[in-house]
Amino acid sequence: MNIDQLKATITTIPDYPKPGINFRDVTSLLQVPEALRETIRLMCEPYRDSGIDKIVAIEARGFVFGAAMALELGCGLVLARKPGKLPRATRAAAYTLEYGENTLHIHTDAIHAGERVLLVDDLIATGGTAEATVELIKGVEAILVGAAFAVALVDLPGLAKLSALSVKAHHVIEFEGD
Ligand SMILES: O=P(O)(O)OC[C@H]1O[C@H](OP(=O)(O)OP(=O)(O)O)[C@H](O)[C@@H]1O
Ligand SMILES: Nc1ncnc2[nH]cnc12
Repeated sequence: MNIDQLKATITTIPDYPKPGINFRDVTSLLQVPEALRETIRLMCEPYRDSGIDKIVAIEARGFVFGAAMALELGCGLVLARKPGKLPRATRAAAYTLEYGENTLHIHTDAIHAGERVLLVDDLIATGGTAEATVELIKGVEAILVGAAFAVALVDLPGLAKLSALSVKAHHVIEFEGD
């Protein structure tokens, strides 16, 4: 499948979950086996020889892509979760996004100084979620190798936000006009 075919598997829902938001729904991509396989392959491509120790994947849709990539890259998987979900001691960072605000947590023993880490999520929009996760990763002095997304909403400031933080971002599919 080429990129246009992958993009065509993503459904757009206008005014969800709030008026004015064009919601790009990756669940329809996940339903197509070939699209899922090719998206994971392309998300992994820049990192095959990067010696990644751990992927930090963001709840909830980021878990799907992060788990598949961890298997393909042969690295560990760390879950960045919303409040009240992780059972042991955590570090936390707050953020805002297109349609709300929240906090992300990781277990304090999940990543260590000097480990080579890749941030993974399904989609980047304003970049608030990714920025909070960067703070969690850099806060333990791990080496943030990059950030990989299935989808980027390129008219929103997420990619520029990561670039300003000196984080190298990679995405497979992009949408304009959000
Ligand atoms: O770049 P941003 O503006 O921060 O937005 C991107 C985030 O928004 C969505 O998650 P959401 O918070 O809707 O959670 P979900 O995956 O649990 O549905 C998406 O999965 C990203 O994590
Ligand atoms: N427009 C959008 N579509 C899907 N997920 C999102 N997360 C933040 N903005 C989004």
